[in-house]
Order: sequence, then C-alpha cells, then structure tokens
Amino acid sequence: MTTLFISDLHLSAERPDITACFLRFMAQETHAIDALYVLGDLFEMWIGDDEDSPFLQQVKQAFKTLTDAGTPCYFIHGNRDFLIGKRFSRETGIIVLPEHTVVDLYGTPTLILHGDTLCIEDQAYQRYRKKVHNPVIQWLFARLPLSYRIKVGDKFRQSSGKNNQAKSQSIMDVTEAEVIRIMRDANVTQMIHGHTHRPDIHNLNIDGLPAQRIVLGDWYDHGSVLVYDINSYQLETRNFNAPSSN
Ligand SMILES: O=C(CCCCNC(=O)Nc1ccc(S(=O)(=O)N2CCN(c3cc(Cl)cc(C(F)(F)F)c3)CC2)cc1)NO
Ligand SMILES: [Mn+2]
Repeated sequence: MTTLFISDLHLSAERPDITACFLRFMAQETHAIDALYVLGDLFEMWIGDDEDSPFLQQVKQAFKTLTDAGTPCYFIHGNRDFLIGKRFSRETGIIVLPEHTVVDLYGTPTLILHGDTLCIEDQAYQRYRKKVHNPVIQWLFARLPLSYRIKVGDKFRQSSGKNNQAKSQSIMDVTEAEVIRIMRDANVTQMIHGHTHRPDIHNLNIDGLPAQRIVLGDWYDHGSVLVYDINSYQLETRNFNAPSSN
C-alpha cells in the first residue's frame, strides 16, 4: 500500500494553476492510499481559521471528501500556515500533528516535520518564529479584527519576500548538525521534511548507521509528491498542464 507526502504548495487565490493541480491530485491520486501527510506551507498565508473565500472552500472540501471517505489526512504547521487550528480541523477532518512527529512508515520509524526548525543559522527567522509561536501572542493576534489581520499578513508577505532575497542561500538551507541532533534524539534513521524547496534524497550517517533525509519539493511551477510504498519510495513531479484523465 501507499502513503503520500506533500508540502510547500503555498496555495493562494492568486495562483489558480497551483490550486487546479492540487485539486486534480486530490481527485485522481488519493483513492486506496493508506494516508496523506501535508508537511506545512499548504497555504501561502493563514491569518486565522475564520477567513473564508470560494478558494478556501474548494480546498477545504477536497480534504473533507478524502477524510469522509475514510482516508486519514495529517498536517504539520509550516512557517506560513502555523495558525491553522481546530476549526480548520473540524471543517476538513484533517488531524494536526505536533511540529516534530515520529510515524511508523511500514516498519521504518520516520521523523516528519516542516523543516524550518532545521534552519538554525537563520537566527533572525528563529527569533521571529519564537515570538509568533508564543501562545499569548497567538491568542491576542486571533482577537484582532479579520480585516486588520489580513493587512498584517500582506505586510509580512512583502517584507519576508525582501528579507529572503537578502539572505544567503546557505542559511536558507538546513544545518546538517541540527538534522543529525534531532534524528539522534528521536532515535530514527529516516526524516521527511519540506520548507527548503530543494527536493532531494540525502544519505547520511548517524553514529555509524546509514540514514536518509527526504526533502519534498514546492509547487511553484509543478507539483511534487513523495510516493511512499511498503518497500520503495520516489519523489515525483506533477505538471500543472497535465491533461485531465476524463
Ligand atoms: O516560506 C518560506 C520562506 C520564508 C520563510 C520566512 N517567511 C515567512 O514565514 N513569511 C510569512 C509567514 C506567514 C505570513 S502570514 O501572512 O500567513 N501571517 C503573518 C502574520 N502572522 C502573525 C501571527 C501572530 Cl500569532 C502574530 C503576528 C504579529 F503579532 F507579529 F503581528 C503575526 C500570522 C501569519 C506571511 C509571511 N519557505 O517555505
Ligand atoms: Mn516553508
């Protein structure tokens, strides 16, 4: 049987091509799978579960159809959609997991996470992350009027776009030592994450044991899916303009 992993779709109303590719993926590829894991940055922004739109309704409905059919669907917060909460879970049937979770993938204990916690050299980002993950700050932010939160979100998106251009490529990637530290602490030899937008399968060595770090791809110019079968896995792409099957 098969388990699917996706992340970094950065879905937004401004990118109907990504949304169409995602909806096609959900309609055509999620029959008879064991589970779907979404490892963060499903959305380009998320300022509260109370935001609604036809775009959001369509995406939420796709998950609801899947979970109502009995396929478990799990989500780990990304650096964009870390405010996704209980109401979103209720509306979609999605189960939100802790930011670092160990799952048993057909007998292989695997640490799954978004990946932004591995980029410890990006100190400015880690400081910002600490603040916005503070429960009191989140409680206060959630009580601001929706219109104001949308404005704050747009401001953050402009500034983070600029900040990222300024940052060197290397600090935007994971710190190898942190990867090893976290895998050793979790006592695993397999990790799956997203965030860096550098899809790849890395072989590493942890205390003499062979280990793998699987990085999921973003969906900026094509879809990216990790198809994990009982005894093999592969990172696959999904073209936006693939002819629909019917
Ligand atoms: O993303 C990458 C590379 C870039 C990685 C770093 N850049 C990045 O993460 N940018 C970013 C993330 C989220 C949004 S947001 O619009 O969704 N939104 C902003 C306001 N948020 C907030 C929450 C709280 Cl509790 C409190 C506040 C407060 F108080 F500070 F105002 C604000 C909620 C979330 C906008 C931009 N790779 O994948
Ligand atoms: Mn990210």
